[in-house]
Amino acid sequence: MVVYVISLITIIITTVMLYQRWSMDSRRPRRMPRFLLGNLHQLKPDWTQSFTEWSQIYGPIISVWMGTQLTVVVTTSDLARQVLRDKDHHLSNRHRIARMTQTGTDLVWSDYSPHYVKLRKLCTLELFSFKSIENFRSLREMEARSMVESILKDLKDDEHDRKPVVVRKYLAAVVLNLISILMIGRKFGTEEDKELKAIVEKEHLLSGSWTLLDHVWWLKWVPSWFFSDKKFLEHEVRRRKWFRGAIMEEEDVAIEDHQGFVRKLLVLKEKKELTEETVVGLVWNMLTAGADTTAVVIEWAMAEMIKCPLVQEKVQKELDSVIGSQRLMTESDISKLPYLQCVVKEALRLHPSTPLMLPHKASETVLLGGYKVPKGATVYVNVQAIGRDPANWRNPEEFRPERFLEEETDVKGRDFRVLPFGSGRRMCPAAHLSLNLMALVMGILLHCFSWSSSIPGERIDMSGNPGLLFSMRTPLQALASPRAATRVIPLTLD
Ligand code: HEM
Repeated sequence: MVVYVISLITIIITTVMLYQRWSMDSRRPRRMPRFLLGNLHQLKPDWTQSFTEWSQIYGPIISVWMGTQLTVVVTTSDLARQVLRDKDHHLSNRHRIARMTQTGTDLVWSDYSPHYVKLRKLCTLELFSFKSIENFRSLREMEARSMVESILKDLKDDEHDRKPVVVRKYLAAVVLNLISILMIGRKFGTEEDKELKAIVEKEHLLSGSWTLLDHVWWLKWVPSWFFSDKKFLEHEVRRRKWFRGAIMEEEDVAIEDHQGFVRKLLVLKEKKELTEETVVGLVWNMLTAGADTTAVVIEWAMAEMIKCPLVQEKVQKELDSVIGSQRLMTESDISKLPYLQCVVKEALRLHPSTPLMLPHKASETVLLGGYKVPKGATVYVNVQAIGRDPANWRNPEEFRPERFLEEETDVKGRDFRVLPFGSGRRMCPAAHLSLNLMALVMGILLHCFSWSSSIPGERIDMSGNPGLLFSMRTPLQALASPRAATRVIPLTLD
């Protein structure tokens, strides 16, 4: 009898557990209502805004149909931890969104594979290592100095001396120069630079201009002439041509002291079995993933500091006390400037350059927050919403760098409340480098100039441009008043 009762209880418990397991497996993240083209027609141009609004209605994990592609978006630190740490091994492939990224033989768009691991290791050792970065320190400092010279020159050319400057112009130039120095050991020439900017601009347009073909699998059967690939192909040819001229010529140049990444890649090409497509892809990755991402955060930070002059004054006080006015800031000063570092972190919290990071893809079916995410689904982490979540931050919309002084907080992927660079396997490999670049450029701008609104009392447009990259919709214009530190460079202007 006892045996009979024990067996019955065991059967009941097992049945309940199996049912719970089965019902959990079959739960899917709360879905947006599904239509013929999924939810595409409901998406605002700013996807992040749509996802944030939907998550407020449907919960912190939602599934959205981008045409025929199931897309899961998570919006809390806890779920971000599950995606980027606990289930990272099954969620590290990439969903390639535009046709330009389809081959995926580069680093950014490659699936997590032995090829990817090889490229990542190569970049970590040959591009982002302490030694490689240190190699170009003096060139970076010279570039930052040239930026100040060019602002001073524009102010001098301005008869009335009170014309606002377009901040983005200097940021875009300085950051691109800093990255190209790492790539080829020098800046691009004027013509190379002009063509590169035009190509990158076109690339943003093309990758932003998705077509139905990208999202609806059954349209792939429609003949390709119906959805012309011509503009993509023309773009590819133009990019290759620029590449051969501006980059590959490095093959013949032997600059032993300042070996850029391209030269190292060309030397290692045979040994590491790298195709030309991969070499081009890697360099292109760094130019596109590196330059704009860094410049946009500095622009947002400058806008915030014009809105909050007290923060600006506090940074300047720190800069003056550490550096004085007889020299310009260098990278070795950064460690002695804790408040400046907090300003960089606060700008990244409120304005991460890629608010949805880059799209991940599930290589296996996984459970996230108790919901089933099937193999092949695209997964986005809404890091902008997480950085502004009142559950994580007091007065989250306020620009208050002090919060990072009050509490030691990591922004390089260890603290899941602030994830501007992502975390885990696919985390940005240049986090350390870009924190340094941002602190250097921002520090020099604030040490050399006081910044104020172009029209006193005017509200700065703090809205963003939709797209993978979240830049200010209206380029920031501001008045720059030279400070004492600029006196160290006046003669070079004539
Ligand atoms: C403020 C500056 C930057 C921010 C906020 C940023 C942010 C990010 C984010 C969020 C990702 C995707 C992480 C993921 O999908 O999980 C990423 C990937 C990447 N970033 Fe950055 N990034 C910055 C600067 C740079 C710079 C300066 C470079 C290169 C010079 C760079 C190169 C890359 C590359 C190659 C990847 C792809 C990594 C992979 O897929 O494994 N980034 N970055």
